[in-house]
Formats: sequence, structure tokens, C-alpha cells
Amino acid sequence: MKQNKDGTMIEIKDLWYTYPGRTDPTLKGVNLKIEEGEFVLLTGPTGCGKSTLLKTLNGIIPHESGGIFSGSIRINGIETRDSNQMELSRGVGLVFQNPDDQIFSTTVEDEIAFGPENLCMKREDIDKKVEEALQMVGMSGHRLDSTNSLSGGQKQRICIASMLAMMPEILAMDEPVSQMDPMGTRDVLNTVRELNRKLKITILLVEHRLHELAPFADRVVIMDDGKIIFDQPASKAFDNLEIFHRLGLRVPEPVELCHRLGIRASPLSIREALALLNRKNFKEKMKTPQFFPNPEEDTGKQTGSSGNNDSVNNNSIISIRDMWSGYEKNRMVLKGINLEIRKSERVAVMGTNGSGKSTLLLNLAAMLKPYKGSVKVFGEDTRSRNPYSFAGRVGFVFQNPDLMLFCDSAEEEARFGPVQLKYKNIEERARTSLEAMSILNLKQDLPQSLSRGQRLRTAVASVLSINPEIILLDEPTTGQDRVNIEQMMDYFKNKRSTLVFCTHDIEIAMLYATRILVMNEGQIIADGKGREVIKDIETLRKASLTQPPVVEIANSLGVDAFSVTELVEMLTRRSSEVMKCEVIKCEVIKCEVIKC
Ligand SMILES: Nc1ncnc2c1ncn2[C@@H]1O[C@H](COP(=O)(O)OP(=O)(O)OP(=O)(O)O)[C@@H](O)[C@H]1O
Ligand SMILES: Nc1ncnc2c1ncn2[C@@H]1O[C@H](COP(=O)(O)OP(=O)(O)OP(=O)(O)O)[C@@H](O)[C@H]1O
Repeated sequence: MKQNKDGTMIEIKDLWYTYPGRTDPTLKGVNLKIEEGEFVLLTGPTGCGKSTLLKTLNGIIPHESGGIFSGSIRINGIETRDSNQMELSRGVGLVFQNPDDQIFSTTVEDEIAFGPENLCMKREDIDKKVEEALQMVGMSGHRLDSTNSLSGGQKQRICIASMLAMMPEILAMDEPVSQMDPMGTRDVLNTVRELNRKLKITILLVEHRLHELAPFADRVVIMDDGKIIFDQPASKAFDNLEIFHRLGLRVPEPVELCHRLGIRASPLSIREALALLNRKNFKEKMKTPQFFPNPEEDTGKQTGSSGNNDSVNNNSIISIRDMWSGYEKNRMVLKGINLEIRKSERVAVMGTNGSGKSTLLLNLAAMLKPYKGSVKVFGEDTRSRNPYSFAGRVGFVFQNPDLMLFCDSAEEEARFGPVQLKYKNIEERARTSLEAMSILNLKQDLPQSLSRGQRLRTAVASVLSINPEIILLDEPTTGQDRVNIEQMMDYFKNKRSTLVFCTHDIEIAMLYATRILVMNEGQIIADGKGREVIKDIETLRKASLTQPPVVEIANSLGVDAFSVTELVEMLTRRSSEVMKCEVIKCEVIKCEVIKC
């Protein structure tokens, strides 16, 4: 690509864009300048226009999309409107939000080789590039795999690898790690960061999980309603949390903790947070022996629900005995699963990419049958049932919501189940489920024209409208902002739904699950309340999980706290009790002086 002398890689001026068929613009005067070698994290509420903005960088918008486009985007000096997608794609590697939209080859090797082949590299160089890229994303052993057989997180790794194999000047990534396990996320982002530093690759990364990703970025940019409304260096971005709270965005736990303790600083790492807390003598205060309620007993106040009594009943509705299951006879994915799930439990299934979480869920919905052992749902062996026989009683939302959306409007999606099942009150069911997922205002929209977060909530609404007894959700929190995650999970909590959900988000699992299952290589390696599971660091490591930052900080301070609220309460209560002790000590001294 042409070299822009002043080092500006992306320059967007007064960019407006309206999708075909819409009257209101999605982008409303975006201005943004990104220098060569910068790592910019772009975030904002669901549906604010982040993916749309990314698609303008390599010319998908407007060249492929049509619609009304005005303003200017210069990529390394080239005006995208005057260029073509072929030329732009050489400079801008775009990692799509939905890996299924990006992957088109049948094997992993072909998928990654496609870019270098188009750059006319030599065969031996292509081979080397493919191997290097696979190593960078931790997928070396999967070179000859069929792309259809990959799990969601594995697909995301392949999408990133296929861009890394081309080493573009700009890497634009749309929630590239949303389905990746926490350790995988950290490793892949470390690699990306290294490339960014060493080769000065410019990175623009869209993410909702800014609490996890902000430490990698140089700048944090926030979009709202089609405009850029905030642009700060990452080290200063969280100095004022008002905007994050107002827009319902997540904030790194160490930052939230310090702010709530009145410490005016924004540490992005655990180490920084501990240094600040030590400086403020919090560690010393924690050494004073005091009485604290056992968090397990403190059920009423918990933000997390591991302490509540939901699971204390014996109404088992799912029962699995020594279950072996997979997609090919000679390659079992699940290896000897034993599991009992009771009514009203909310079970989070966590673990390494490819460990078998989705496969477990598919078995619960009778979409996959065990090769050996048994799965009983409502006491019925799934081998003698087809998935339709559980229709109305078991609701399933796939990891990729697009696989479920085929109607002409969000409202039709929500009506579909009740209509098929010949339920009464169809309008009411559709309305309340759309309302519960905060998408009633989008009810007339074509599902394919919604943002990923909105599509996911449409898929969930289409299941809620049948009011199933068991709800199975495969990664329901990916691509959602904090407010929408909380609304969705609060809904299930308040309804006391029986919920089994896969997630890589340990903070959400701690907050909303009554029980956490940890999986590794097709087996359940831990099963218990979040507060118990989270303490077993060795097991977490095996499953590529990490403790939430606040738990690590509490551990270092020598206390058991499982949420920011809990730790703040402990620290502030300790401080005031230490102060009380000091006052009492003074009173005693005063009395003794008077006596003398
Ligand atoms: N193909 C399309 N046709 C019409 N409207 C669209 C299309 N794609 C997106 N939109 C609309 O543009 C708006 C922004 O969508 P976009 O996907 O850019 O949001 P986003 O910020 O990336 O959201 P999320 O965080 O959920 O991924 C949404 O209101 C959406 O309905
Ligand atoms: N349709 C399929 N055909 C063959 N193998 C498959 C298929 N789907 C998944 N697998 C394999 O089964 C294993 C488990 O996949 P699964 O999707 O259950 O993992 P997961 O734990 O949900 O992963 P992730 O966290 O990435 O979503 C993986 O090794 C995957 O390659």
C-alpha cells in the first residue's frame, strides 16, 4: 500500500452511513485518527455501530453493502471510496465478529493459506506462514482438521490465524476473542500485542470485555449512537467512571475496587491495584483479627448466587450416567460424564475451548445421543426420544444465534415457537419475551439487520416465549454490554429458571450461577458452588480459567471475598473497626491518665 508520510494509518472524517432499507443513519459523523503502531480498543453499547465502522475500513461498506455513504476514510493515505476491496484487503485484515461469516475453506490449512496464496507467496513460504500462524493461536495440532468440526473458540483462533498469516499493516478485529477461554484470550492477545510492538502493526479491536482487554491497549475509544464520544489513553480512560456506568459498560475490577474505596487511581492490573492498596495500608488493616460473617452464610446480601438456596432441593430433572458422546464413532468428545441437575439450578459450564461444553448441551437437548451410558431428561432416556419431543419443555439457544433466526422480523421469531406449539396468548408471549430481552422496540426489524448483541437477544426471546422448563444457553453473554448481560441473567434468576449455560466469563458465572461445572478434555473436573470452585487454582489452570481479579486481590490481602462489593465492604468495615479500636485505645489511655 502507499505509504502515508505523516504516520497516520487510519483517518476518518465526518463519516455518515445509512444501511439500505433504513431511514436513520447508523454512523453519524464519525471522526477518528489512528497512528501507525497504535493499539486502539473500541467499545460502546450493543448496536451503537462498532461493527459497521469496522466494515468501512476494508471497503465492505460501501463497496459491497450499498447504502448512503458520505465523509472520508483514508487508510494509509488511500481514500477507501476511490479504491477497491481487493486493494484495501491487502492492507487491512478484518477479523469478523461471527467466525462462520469468515471461514469458507473446508480445512484449517486451506483457510489460513488462502491469504498468503492471494499475496502470491512461494509454496514453502506459505507452509511456513500457516505453521507459524497456527502456533501463534495455540492450534498447531489442528492443521488438517475440517473447519466444520471446530468448536466456537477454535474457529475464532483460526480466523485470527488467517489474518496473522498475511501480516497486514492494520488488523481490525470485531470481538475476536469473545468465545475464547480466558487463558487462550490472554495468550493470543499477548501475541497480537507483541506483533503490534515489534512490527508496528496497527490494531483496532472492538470488544465489550474491556475489563479484560484494556491492559493491552494504548487507547480506549467509546462509540455511542453512531458517534465517537470518548477517546483517551488506556492509562487514563478509567479515571472517571461516570461515562462507563452511564452507558452500561464493564469496567476492570481493580479499577472499580479502587474507585469504590475512594482511591483516585485506575490500576489496570492486579499488581498495580495491590501496590495502591498497600500504600493506603489496607494490607496492614486486614491483619487485625476481626470477626467477619462467612460469605457462604451471608446469602441475602450476595451479589453472587452461589450462596443462595436454589440448588437445595432434590427435584432432579436431568440425570446423566457414565455418558460417552461425540461426532465420530472412533473419537469420543465426552468421556464418562456423570451429572445430576435439579429444578431451579443455574449451572454454568466452563472450560477450555474444545473441552466439550457445547457437546454436553447438545446431549441435554437430545440433539446428540450418547454412544454409551445414558442421559435422562424429565426421567426420559434421550436415546428413545427425538429433540422435537422435548419442544416446549427444553429451550436451546446456540452459540451462533444466526443458526436460529429465519423469520422476517424479531416479533415473528418470538411468535414462531408458540404458534408451532399451538399455545394461547401468542401476542402476549411474544411481547413479554421481547420486552424481557429489551428488544421490543426492534420487533419489526429483520433479524439479519440487527447487531450481533441484538440478534442474540432475539434468539433468547424466541425461546423464552415458549416458557420452557429447562433453558440451555450456549455462551449467552458474548457480544453483550454489561447492562444487557445483567438484564438477561437477572431475568433467569428472578424467574428461578432451570438454566444450564456455557460461558468463559468467570465473573458472570460467579454472580449468577448456583453451581459451576469445570470441563477439561471431555470430563467434568470440578463441580460445586462458585466460591468453592474458584479457590482451586490448579483445576482452574487445567481448564484454562483464571480467578477473577478481585478474588486474586482478596487472596493477596488474606481474605475470602468473591466480588468487588464484598471486598469493599470488608475493607471499609475493617478500616472503621480499626479506627474504632484506636478510639477505644485512646479512651483507655485517657482514663488511666485521669486515674493517675
Ligand atoms: N445489514 C444491516 N442492515 C440494516 N441495519 C443494520 C445492518 N447491520 C447493522 N444494522 C444496524 O446498525 C446498528 C449498528 O449495528 P452494529 O452491528 O454496527 O452494532 P455494534 O455496535 O457492533 O453492536 P454489537 O455490540 O451488538 O455487536 C444496529 O442498530 C443494527 O440494527
Ligand atoms: N460437528 C462436529 N464434528 C466433529 N467434531 C466436532 C463437531 N463439533 C465439535 N467437534 C469437536 O468436539 C470437541 C468439543 O467441541 P465443543 O464445541 O463441544 O467444545 P466447547 O467446549 O463448547 O468449545 P468452545 O469453548 O470453543 O465453544 C472439539 O474438539 C471439536 O473439534
